[in-house]
Amino acid sequence: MNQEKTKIIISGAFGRMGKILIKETIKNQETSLIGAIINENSKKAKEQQSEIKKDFLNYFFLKILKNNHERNLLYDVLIDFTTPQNTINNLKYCIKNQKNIIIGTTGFNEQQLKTIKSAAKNIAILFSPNFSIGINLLYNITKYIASIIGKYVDIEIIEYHHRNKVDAPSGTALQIGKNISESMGWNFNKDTIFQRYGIVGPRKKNKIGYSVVRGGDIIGEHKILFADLGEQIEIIHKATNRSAFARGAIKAAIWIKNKKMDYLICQTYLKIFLLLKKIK
Ligand SMILES: NC(=O)c1ccc[n+]([C@@H]2O[C@H](COP(=O)([O-])OP(=O)(O)OC[C@H]3O[C@@H](n4cnc5c(N)ncnc54)[C@H](O)[C@@H]3O)[C@@H](O)[C@H]2O)c1
Ligand SMILES: O=C(O)C1=N[C@H](C(=O)O)CCC1
Repeated sequence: MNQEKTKIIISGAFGRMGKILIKETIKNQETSLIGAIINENSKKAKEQQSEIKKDFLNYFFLKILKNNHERNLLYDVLIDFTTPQNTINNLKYCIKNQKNIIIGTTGFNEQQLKTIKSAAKNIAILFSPNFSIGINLLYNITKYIASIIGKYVDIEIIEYHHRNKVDAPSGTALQIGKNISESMGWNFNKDTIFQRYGIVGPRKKNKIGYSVVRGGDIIGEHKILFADLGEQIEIIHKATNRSAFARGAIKAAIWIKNKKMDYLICQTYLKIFLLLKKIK
């Protein structure tokens, strides 16, 4: 049966993720790119516009959704890997037009996370800080290990990203920590050690430590250390190309296309991927 293609708009078109999302959307036989949103105020976007347009001549670049209202209603799903405030703005637009959204952006504050959660009563949202399959597998592996030895080991999450990443710790590291805290019955907001400086005294038990490394062009690495007396377990995920995130987000967009409101925000994407695997 000739399934109609999922019509996609990419927000953050000139970003590190946006550029790859555009390429992968065009390449995917099940999707069609019908537009891309750029930040009209960004100097970089203006400089890049002619260069990017050369590659994607057929695709019109929207400045911001609300200024191109009549042309946007054709889309099925908006994919947003931009900034927290921009994502919230796009979310309101999607609610108004009853369009579903894939949120890849990270660095939201508590109020913004509440806004996203309540928006899921109106439209379908798939919100994941990491659309690679490996990390979504790692969520389950680390929860399993913690459920067995979490009570008596020290758990540390170390994340490494490129020099231009503006939020810390990564959304992925926070999600890994949230998953483990919940499975251990700990309080994520209290049972965390985000900073260590000066004489901090001996490490407390049943708390998750976070360390952040920023440098170079590191795409994304997450290491979860389970340290005991006499032995350690390290689970490591390394992203070597942003296409792993882009392909995951596009699969999610295909999946979410006709989902109705009240669709829960999915923090782990693995279930969807396995479901899609069955569809393939
Ligand atoms: N979920 C995942 O799998 C995943 C993977 C990679 C990155 N991310 C997250 O995605 C986000 C973007 O990462 P990046 O490396 O592409 O960043 P980036 O800074 O390269 O790209 C962000 C883009 O958003 C654009 N933007 C900002 N405000 C805008 C607006 N009002 N309208 C339209 N565009 C606007 C910027 O101009 C920029 O081009 C970050 O939060 C990052 O943590 C998530
Ligand atoms: O490049 C980034 O920024 C990434 N951010 C995600 C996060 O914050 O978890 C992970 C993928 C890369």
